[in-house]
Amino acid sequence: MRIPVVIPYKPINPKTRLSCILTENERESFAYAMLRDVVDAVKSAGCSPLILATAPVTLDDVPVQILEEGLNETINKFCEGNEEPMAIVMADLALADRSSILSLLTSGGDLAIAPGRGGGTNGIYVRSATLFQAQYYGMSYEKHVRYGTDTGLMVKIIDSFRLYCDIDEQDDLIEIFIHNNGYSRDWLIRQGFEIAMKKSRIGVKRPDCESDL
Ligand SMILES: Nc1nc2c(ncn2[C@@H]2O[C@H](COP(=O)(O)OP(=O)(O)OP(=O)(O)O)[C@@H](O)[C@H]2O)c(=O)[nH]1
Ligand SMILES: C[C@H](OP(=O)(O)O)C(=O)O
Repeated sequence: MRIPVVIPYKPINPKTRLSCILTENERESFAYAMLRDVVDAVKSAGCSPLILATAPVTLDDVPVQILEEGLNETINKFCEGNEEPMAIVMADLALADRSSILSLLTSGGDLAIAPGRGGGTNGIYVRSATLFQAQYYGMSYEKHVRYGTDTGLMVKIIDSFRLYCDIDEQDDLIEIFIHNNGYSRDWLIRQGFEIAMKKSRIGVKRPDCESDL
């Protein structure tokens, strides 16, 4: 069976933490480039992507459901009464690839959780969707682990660099240059981004942009 992989996506005014370096139009276009990379990774793992978006979006043949509510409400609505297995993968996992998606799906647990940088949750697999209650935002990783153990599920933690690196802030962009070979990296290059030596480590810079410093 092809496991559905839900990709929550906010196409309007996304990635506000990148406002220091990208305009609103650019953030929308960059978020879409990352979404395309995530969809390709999901398809390459033999799964069926489903975009749960807050507003209309089209991406090839990928089905899209529009739910205007917040992230937790949207996921919970989708999971309600659905006894099939499913996964949730965030649209900003630009480094995701076939094997990292497969690692999420094949842990053997009832609930597999891929933590994200800073306490978030970047990937979820659940044996039966109805068993899951979304608790995104804040320290959502800890909340999801506690929820799983409290409800008696066998929880597996997915140790994956590629699922851990979500792209939220300017300092995350360098990971795309180093580890992504798809739409996201092309997009950054087209906007003039390049690798630069910053104060203590490498990062990215954009010509004439103050926030590089
Ligand atoms: N369907 C849906 N997806 C959401 C919503 N909020 C965020 N997302 C998606 O959830 C994932 C993780 O969210 P964030 O990293 O906070 O992304 P964001 O809200 O665009 O970024 P910030 O404005 O910087 O917080 C991304 O794939 C978003 O597109 C929402 O209200 N509904
Ligand atoms: C949605 C949120 O994303 P973050 O703000 O951690 O990227 C989370 O993972 O709980």
